[in-house]
Amino acid sequence: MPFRSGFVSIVGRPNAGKSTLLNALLGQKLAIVTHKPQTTRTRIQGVVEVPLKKKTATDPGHPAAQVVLVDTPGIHKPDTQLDKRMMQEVHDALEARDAVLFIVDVTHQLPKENPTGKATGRMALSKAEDDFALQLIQRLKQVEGGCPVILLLNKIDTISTAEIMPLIAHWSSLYPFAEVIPISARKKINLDLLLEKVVNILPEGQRYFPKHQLTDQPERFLVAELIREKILLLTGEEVPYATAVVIEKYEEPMVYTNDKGEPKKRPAGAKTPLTKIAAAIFCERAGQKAILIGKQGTMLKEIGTAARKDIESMLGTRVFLELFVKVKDDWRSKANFIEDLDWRRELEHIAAKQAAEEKE
Ligand SMILES: Nc1nc2c(ncn2[C@@H]2O[C@H](COP(=O)(O)OP(=O)(O)OP(=O)(O)O)[C@@H](O)[C@H]2O)c(=O)[nH]1
Repeated sequence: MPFRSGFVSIVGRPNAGKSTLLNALLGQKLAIVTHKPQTTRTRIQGVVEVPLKKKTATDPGHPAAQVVLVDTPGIHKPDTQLDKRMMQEVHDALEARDAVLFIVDVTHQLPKENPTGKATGRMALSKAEDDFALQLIQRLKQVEGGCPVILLLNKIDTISTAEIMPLIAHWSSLYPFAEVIPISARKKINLDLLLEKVVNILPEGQRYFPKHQLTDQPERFLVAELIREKILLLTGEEVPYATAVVIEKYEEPMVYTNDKGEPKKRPAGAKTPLTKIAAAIFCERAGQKAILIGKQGTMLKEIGTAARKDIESMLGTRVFLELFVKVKDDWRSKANFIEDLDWRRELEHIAAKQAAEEKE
């Protein structure tokens, strides 16, 4: 069976479980996850290698494949420039893909219709948000050659089996999904089935990334995300949404080399390598800065300690982490600042700086 490969975008409303699904399929934490909506701000690519499944008398099996999963920000009506940027990330992810996973949260029950045929109250709001998300998917029908969309009913660990059937019927009436699969990203239910369906949809083709590459995202971006995750978890109200993290210094540890300059094992007795990182936490107002720093710096210390532990286990080195809080008035409305936050732009800046230094 020839090898298959392709890009598969995961889209859905905020908090539907997109990042949890990405991490579960990868078997490793790549995207940060919190209970707060709009945690993910940029497209995150994770590379999954699916081994060949041999045909048996009862199972048709499937070829080996490389699935490039693309996690995206939650679909929502844009308010600020930052929201617009986030939605652009969703549109981009829908442009270049071989299949789409449209994920819905089953704890947002069906919009209950009243006799006038209209949903009311919170349900009406929820329905409006679903409609908005579906509109984006509807556009895929016009794509030449079509684009298969798999509907994932997520969080089935929270409802009874009897409640799943009406949800399947409801969603299937709204769009011709290629498949409908009830899953639990958190409890890893039906994820093998999902991968199997995805592999069967993908075109034949070679790997896009080397076999053991987990993502195209540089480590410094993942570090910034881990810091942002701790801010989301430890602060409340508006602060998490008004916060951005920028890595200002990233010094990787010295690599031990042999006579030929090739990397060699750390000599016995040498200390565990140390990565030195300095990061700026941007917020929009002085009051938010005060919250982020906390009484006598306690909050910043708590954020730093929690982030450092996660970064150390991700990098496998000791980490010296310095955090600074800076105010950038109303940054969520400043298109240029938001563009600069993008890690792809950040990489361009670093490359340009290095080129200039080499010239000197
Ligand atoms: N019970 C249950 N909770 C889940 C499941 N999947 C995700 N969650 C929880 O739902 C919340 C949101 O999960 P995320 O993975 O951050 O959701 P997201 O769609 O990436 O969210 P945004 O980045 O805001 O768009 C977290 O608290 C998850 O632990 C699931 O299968 N079952």
